[in-house]
Amino acid sequence: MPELSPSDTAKDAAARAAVALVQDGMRLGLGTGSTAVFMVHRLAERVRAEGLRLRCAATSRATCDLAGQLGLRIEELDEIGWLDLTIDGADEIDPDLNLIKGGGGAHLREKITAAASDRMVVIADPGKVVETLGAFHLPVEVIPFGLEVTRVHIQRLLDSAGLSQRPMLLRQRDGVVFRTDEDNVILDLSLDCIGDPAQLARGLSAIPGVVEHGLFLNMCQLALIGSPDGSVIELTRIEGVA
Ligand SMILES: O=C[C@H](O)[C@H](O)[C@H](O)COP(=O)(O)O
Repeated sequence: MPELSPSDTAKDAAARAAVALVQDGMRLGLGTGSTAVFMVHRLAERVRAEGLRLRCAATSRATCDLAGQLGLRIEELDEIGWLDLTIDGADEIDPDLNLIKGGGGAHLREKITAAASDRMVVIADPGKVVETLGAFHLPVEVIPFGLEVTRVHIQRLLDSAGLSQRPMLLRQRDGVVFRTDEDNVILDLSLDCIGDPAQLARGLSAIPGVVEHGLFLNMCQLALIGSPDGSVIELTRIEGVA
């Protein structure tokens, strides 16, 4: 393997630690993003070396494709039904292990998968750990029909919460509007600081046209934070604490 950058070494360390939690016979959810890519590689290595029998569901087409290339068999989530563990990356992690996800546009399938798992473990480099969520833009997946009306609803919600004066951006990739795996679009909200994530999550979920937002609240039980020196710190959440 070519020499890794400090950031990639941190991601790989977190990925290895998460994959070490995997046991023979487990039903797994495989996350999406650059950190999850390391996890899928390390998982495939373990499967090859140890002959682990796993059932895996992917949170995106990209992860499905990568896993297939590495010899991991991917099934539909509904074929498996329920998962023991989902391992995924995150864009921000606060001290209660609340998350912002969706930087890669996969948060809808990621949230469905995590919600169908006994346990969600997040893997990340130290740059993802924050005191308060919101410096990273908050992705909101929206149905293209009535997009401008949905945008007005979101802006009213943000205004009433005193949250943002900056325009929300319709996500583009390579100069064209980004489409998710479900063929929806994404509005990225620039909020700086989300004082009450639960209230914002409720408000966004109540807007017709919003499919899913990137706030993952009370879903993650363990975060494994890798460091450029290869060490890993475990952050845990006490159940019942918002
Ligand atoms: O939509 C993408 C996912 O939520 C990713 O898990 C998240 O954006 C973190 O990605 P990365 O590991 O590339 O920072």
